[in-house]
Amino acid sequence: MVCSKLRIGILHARWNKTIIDNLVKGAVEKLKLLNVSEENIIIESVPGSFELPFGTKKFVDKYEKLGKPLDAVIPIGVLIKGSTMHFEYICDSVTHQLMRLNFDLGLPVIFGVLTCLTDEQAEARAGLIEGKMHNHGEDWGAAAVEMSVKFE
Ligand SMILES: O=c1[nH]c(NC[C@H](O)[C@H](O)[C@H](O)CO)c([N+](=O)[O-])c(=O)[nH]1
Repeated sequence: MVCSKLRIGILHARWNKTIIDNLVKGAVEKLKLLNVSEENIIIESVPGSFELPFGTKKFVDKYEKLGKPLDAVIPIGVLIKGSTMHFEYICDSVTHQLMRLNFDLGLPVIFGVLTCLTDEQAEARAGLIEGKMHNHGEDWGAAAVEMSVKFE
């Protein structure tokens, strides 16, 4: 399939907005660099990372029903450890459920969730700290395109 025909969904959580916004920007820019047309990059949001698995299923089903099926979806979230075990429970459950959705939905569900111990770790992985790491959103955009066309 030609990349320009791909329809890629991005579903992002709204916690840690500055970091999220840069991750989404990185994914969108990479998708466009790989010739995915802007009107075929569909962006929606959910309250937090815990809502990503169920939100992803609803998102995919919505566009299926509209007759505009997605070729891949990139759930994006930023989880940063606090002083309780909340972080661990959300990271573990969200990771497992997003992995499962690849098989349940039969389309690539890219793991776009940062699970960080500090704000700085998350900022670095969103390309927000000069000279430290790169914007992981770019990797997720590239993975979405590759997995949409691979094995076709
Ligand atoms: O996306 C996040 N959601 C977070 N919590 C909200 C959670 O994802 C749900 O939206 C909420 O529990 C309601 O279901 C976070 N923390 O609690 O730290 C976080 O760091 N990141």
